[in-house]
Amino acid sequence: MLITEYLVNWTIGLFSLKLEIQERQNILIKLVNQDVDFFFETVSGNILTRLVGDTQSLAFGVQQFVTNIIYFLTGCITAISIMLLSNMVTVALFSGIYLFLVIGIAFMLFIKSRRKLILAFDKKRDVDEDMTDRVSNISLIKSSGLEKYEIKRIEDMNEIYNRAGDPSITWSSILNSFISTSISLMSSIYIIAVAIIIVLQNANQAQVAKVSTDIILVNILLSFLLGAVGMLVPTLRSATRAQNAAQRISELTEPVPTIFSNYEEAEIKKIESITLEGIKFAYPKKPDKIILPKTSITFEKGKSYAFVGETGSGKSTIAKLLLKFYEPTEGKIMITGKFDIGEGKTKTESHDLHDMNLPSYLSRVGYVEQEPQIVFGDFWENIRYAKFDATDEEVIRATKKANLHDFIISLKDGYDTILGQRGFLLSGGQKQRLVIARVFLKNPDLLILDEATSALDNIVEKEIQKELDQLMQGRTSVTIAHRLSTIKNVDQIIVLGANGKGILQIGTFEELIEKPGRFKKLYEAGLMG
Ligand SMILES: Nc1ncnc2c1ncn2[C@@H]1O[C@H](COP(=O)(O)OP(=O)(O)OP(=O)(O)O)[C@@H](O)[C@H]1O
Repeated sequence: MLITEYLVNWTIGLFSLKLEIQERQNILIKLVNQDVDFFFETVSGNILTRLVGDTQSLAFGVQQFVTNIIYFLTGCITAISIMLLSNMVTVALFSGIYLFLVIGIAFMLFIKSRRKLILAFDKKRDVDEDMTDRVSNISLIKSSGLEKYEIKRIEDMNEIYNRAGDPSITWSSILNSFISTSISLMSSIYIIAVAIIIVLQNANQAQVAKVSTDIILVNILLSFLLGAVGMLVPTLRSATRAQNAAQRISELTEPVPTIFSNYEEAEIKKIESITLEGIKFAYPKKPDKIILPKTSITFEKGKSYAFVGETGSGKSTIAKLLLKFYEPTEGKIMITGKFDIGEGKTKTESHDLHDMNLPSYLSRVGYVEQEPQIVFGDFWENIRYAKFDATDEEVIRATKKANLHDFIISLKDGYDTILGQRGFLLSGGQKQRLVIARVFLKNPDLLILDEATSALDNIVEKEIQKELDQLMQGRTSVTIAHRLSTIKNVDQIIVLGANGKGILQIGTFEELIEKPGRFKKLYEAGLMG
């Protein structure tokens, strides 16, 4: 008995662990393949609680459900079988029918309480999601001195969860009391029925003695049944918990991505030029708001380009299209370069980015954005993110070019220093230098600088700009710019108009500053200072 119980628990425990790991893996695979747009819509706290909390709830719910249902079924079957084997057919039949009725009523009561239970689960997740989000924005809370406000907010949310939890507990208690009272009643009904029969049949002493022994056995078996039926409420509760978690997980895994990596396509070994061929763009969530009207432009090999324009004119959207975070609503982005044709040979061809082998293309693209992305890990790990097989010497060469090496070796643990979440240890300029070192290591053909220095102060910006200029040498570069200092020397400045007007002007800085037009206005208004 003990061994069987151990084996049952062990098997179910192992199964639920595997289920939890598999679900996490499944969510993570779906998430990394998901369109970027999906993450703009879904708050990170939401994703994290589903990834961690809901997978755990699902596994725990399934584990509890399976364990409880096994105990419930074995309890009922054993008790009724013993009754049948002891020739208590009437008692078994009566118990069976009675049980059936009790379970039926209990089930109906449960259906009524199920909604309350789900509401309580949902409120709990709301609190979890909110807390995860707030903790990840702790510097905002600290810098605003809003600790008390946040504590009060969470208390209020917990109060809502508490209120949502109350009815579900009330219903569970009603259900539990109903089940235990009903089963206890069974033995009283049995004793009363036997007493009536004895009196009516005027039973002799031997018959009364036999019935008394039967009553003891029946009572034992009924208490067995009570134990088994007592598992019903936790069983149904676990099933609801698992189902609720599964449904929430499916909200993360069901959306179908629209951007594909095309792993099977030929790899690009070198990017030469990029042409936006009559592209038109509106964000999928706002298809009526045209961000870029029909736009055509070629970024030639080794030349530098800068997009300028008012806020919301679509500058960063260009960067997102070049990274294939989004695809043009109309038109194509044609990439010309050397494509792998097998046996170590390449051929110069032009391919639509839509159909290209995306990882091979992105491995030739360097991206520096305003908010540097730092992963939890040491400097080695962070810089090697651009090239996993880079030697220590290559990494050090890259950090020297990015002017970060001296700072790193001044730290107690040097390159082994663990960078906290999002690089809390580093200053804005140091974080940006780390990203620049990454790009030096990657040695890309196309460089996309999306307001790379706009979060930095003027002095740091000037220093970083030197590294960025060095990085741009000999590569095709597309800069999304706010300040004049970053674009004065580029080959072509492209001026975008607000409200989906698209390209208004193209020229060098000297050309544009002479002509009346949008750029001159931006310059004179001090917007490109
Ligand atoms: N994911 C999105 N879904 C819907 N609309 C978006 C999305 N991202 C940006 N937009 C909208 O697209 C327009 C262009 O945004 P974009 O970031 O390209 O402008 P920008 O010129 O780079 O502005 P800024 O100089 O302020 O960074 C804006 O009106 C913005 O609100």
